Amino acid sequence: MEPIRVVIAGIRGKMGREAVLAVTNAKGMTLVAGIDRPRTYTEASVASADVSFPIYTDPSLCFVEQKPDVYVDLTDAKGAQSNALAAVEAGVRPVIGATGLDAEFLQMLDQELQQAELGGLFAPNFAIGALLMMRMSALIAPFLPDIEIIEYHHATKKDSPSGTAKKTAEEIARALIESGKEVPPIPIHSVRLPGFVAHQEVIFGGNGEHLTIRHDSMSRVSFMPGILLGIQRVMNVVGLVNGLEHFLF
Ligand SMILES: NC(=O)C1=CN([C@@H]2O[C@H](COP(=O)(O)OP(=O)(O)OC[C@H]3O[C@@H](n4cnc5c(N)ncnc54)[C@H](OP(=O)(O)O)[C@@H]3O)[C@@H](O)[C@H]2O)C=CC1
Ligand SMILES: O=C(O)C1=N[C@H](C(=O)O)C[C@H](O)C1
Repeated sequence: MEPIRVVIAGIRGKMGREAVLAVTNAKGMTLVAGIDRPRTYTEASVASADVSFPIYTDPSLCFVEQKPDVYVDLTDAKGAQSNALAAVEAGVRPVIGATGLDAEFLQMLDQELQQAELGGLFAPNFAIGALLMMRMSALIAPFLPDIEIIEYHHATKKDSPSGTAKKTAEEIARALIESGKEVPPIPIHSVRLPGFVAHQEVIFGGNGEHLTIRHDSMSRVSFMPGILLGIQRVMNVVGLVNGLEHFLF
């Protein structure tokens, strides 16, 4: 079988550089290009993967020239929106890891993908432990429905609250509705400090007791198996899959 042709958008970023290593070392896929903003300084950090590939600033040109099967978006909410639309236009499947996209856009992207008979994935968190944290939170919520979320991220994170915290609150709300319970407000507290990568606590309050579920991504390698799974699985679906958990559980 031909390897899956992959483009990474945001390739010079913290996640993009890690994804270069993951994709180039993975079987069954090949990194054909990157997308990022123009830079004037040297490319040492991306080149450290010891592979060579072109980096485009124009996503449409990249998709037309490189004809990828899948592109992985690790830019930001604004970049991901325009990149994803350019991708669908060019017949390329988006795997969006960038966070901060709103529900209306995701709904519209799903319709575009359905029309084009293409698959896509929006995954606000690719780490298996984070997906389990969300799943466990939904399981616990009907029994202890007084809940607050604290998320801790590195100081350069652009969006707040994190995509993971928003998704956790959505999953908890879904579980409460399904079990016939009222959905109380679920406050989200965002901490942005040097020293953190990506961490979250979901605290359930009860009578004289607390239950806390905590997940820590100490390194961005934690997200890489999920990215690779998303690239593989998005080849065999039609429409937008909202959350990597749909490929796992
Ligand atoms: N789903 C998941 O599991 C995870 C998701 N994320 C998300 O991934 C995204 C990237 O995170 P991170 O790597 O830390 O961020 P970085 O800022 O380190 O990297 C983002 C890169 O994308 C570039 N970029 C931004 N906008 C555009 C655009 N419109 N066109 C082209 N390039 C663009 C940036 O350039 P410049 O610096 O010039 O802006 C930068 O090089 C965030 O949305 C974050 O929330 C992060 C970790 C895990
Ligand atoms: O910006 C980050 O770093 C992360 N972003 C995602 C989010 O917003 O939830 C995933 C993870 O928390 C790391």
